Amino acid sequence: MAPANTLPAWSELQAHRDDVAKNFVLKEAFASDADRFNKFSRTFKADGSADILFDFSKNFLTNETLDLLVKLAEQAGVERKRDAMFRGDKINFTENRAVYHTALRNVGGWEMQVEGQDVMNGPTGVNGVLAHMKEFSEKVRSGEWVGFTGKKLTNIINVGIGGSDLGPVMVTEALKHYGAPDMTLHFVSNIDGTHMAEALKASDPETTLFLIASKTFTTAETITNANTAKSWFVEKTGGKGDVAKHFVALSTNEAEVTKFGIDSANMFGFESWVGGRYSVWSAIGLSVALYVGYDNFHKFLAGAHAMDKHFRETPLRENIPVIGGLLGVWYGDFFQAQTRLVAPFDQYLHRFAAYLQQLSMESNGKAITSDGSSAKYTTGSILFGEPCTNAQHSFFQLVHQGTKLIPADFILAAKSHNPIHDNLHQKMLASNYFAQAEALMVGKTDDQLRAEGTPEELIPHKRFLGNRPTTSILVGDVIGPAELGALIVYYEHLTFVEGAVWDINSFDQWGVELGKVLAKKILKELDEPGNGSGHDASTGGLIGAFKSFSKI
Ligand SMILES: O=P(O)(O)OC[C@H]1O[C@H](O)[C@H](O)[C@@H](O)[C@@H]1O
Repeated sequence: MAPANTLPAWSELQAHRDDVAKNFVLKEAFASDADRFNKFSRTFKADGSADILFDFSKNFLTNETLDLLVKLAEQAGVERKRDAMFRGDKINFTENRAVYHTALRNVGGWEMQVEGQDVMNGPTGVNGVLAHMKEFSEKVRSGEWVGFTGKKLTNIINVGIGGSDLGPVMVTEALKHYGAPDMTLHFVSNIDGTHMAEALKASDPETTLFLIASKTFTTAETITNANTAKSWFVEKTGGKGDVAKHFVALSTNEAEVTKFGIDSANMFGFESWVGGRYSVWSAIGLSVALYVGYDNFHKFLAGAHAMDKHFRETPLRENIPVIGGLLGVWYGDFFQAQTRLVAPFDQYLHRFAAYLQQLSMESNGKAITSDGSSAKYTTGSILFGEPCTNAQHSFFQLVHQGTKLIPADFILAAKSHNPIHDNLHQKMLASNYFAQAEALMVGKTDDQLRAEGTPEELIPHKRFLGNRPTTSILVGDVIGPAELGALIVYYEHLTFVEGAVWDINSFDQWGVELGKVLAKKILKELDEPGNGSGHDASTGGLIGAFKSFSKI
């Protein structure tokens, strides 16, 4: 594949960018085109999900921009790459793997195969695992599956990190409204003993179920945490506790699961073609099914599948994740935007940005293109975010008046799960959602400030330049399982589109390896005399200081 900057549409976009940067002012674009909102917004419609309105009109977009961006997508082979993904081709070319998380939520009955094998049916197929998850989650929720003293398991501890943690945490938080009221969830990810210690402190072994979630089942943090949990369980139960009733594994690695001491009958499997950051739809989502019930988990998969269908079948110009991804390229490569802000106006989505950080930054934080050469352009942006209105009272100062261009996504549900105080809270939340995007766009001029009586010396400080782009996402009801599924998949495919244009492999993560290897070496050195070997003076000095401070 040709590097993105050698595609003809790239140069056309560069010339167009100069024009836009000089002449395009968002508020003027609205003033001169009454139809702009309709032209640049798209509504996602699907059975079983509320409509979701994606308003792209407050972006640096004209008809010509969109035409050129679509042309770029065509020339970069976005459709071809998308079809290859859905066909089960090994598009993760550095690991020689298919990228097939879309099969996990294939509730629409598409035929899906990898290497000529049906991945939906058969002994290790997706449908079988889903049936196992349904049966198990229903038994635990109803109290049919009990602990070693016959008590219902109401305290769930998910032990996992990265994709085996962030998805389950985010989704269970987002769907708290649907959660079993008698169930407490803990997510232990950090190797910092504090994380496990605090979870165990709050747990009773008789009612605790451990989900050991690890695709590889070799991740140091997870295996260490899982062993600590097992020792605690055995010790607290005086050896009488039945590990088989209290520990299950969510993994692709049956050999390691068995070695750990979990019966393979209590293992929920998935395949190597599921990337960690795309695994919440797989057995890794068991905590979600346990907490919100399997029917809701199924709705979550169905909402996701509906967005897959939209992405797979909709022409580029109308395709919502395609537009989102192309805007990422537009701002990153043509306006030097380094970041992307995602701010949900929704407290239940308080871990959404953390989840998207792994999705986006682990996928597209790459500098090497498909032929092994360095990309001559900017790739993955730095994604950050917090729920609003909190974020407004924290870092939004920089978004409004700082020197950087920060394209922002704002997400709101039209209806709240908690319309307390006569829905006043929801109306205030919504008014902020509208106001922030409007303020970022229209800004405040010196004349307006003067008219308000602002002293002359304060005018530069109080000036808002405006013309800052936002995408507003409005869910047409509450955010339920289906709507959440669709929202996540919007970002998954947006990330895919960016990576496809940049000609990078969005599905490996070699960049996390080096630190892991060094940590393993240093761990040994902490038990040996001296400051370790082969380190620079700073690292060696720090190791020495740590040893003397902690008296190792
Ligand atoms: O699920 P696991 O195999 O334990 O992996 C957990 C996580 O660790 C790795 O370091 C990767 O960077 C992540 O993509 C992955 O989700």
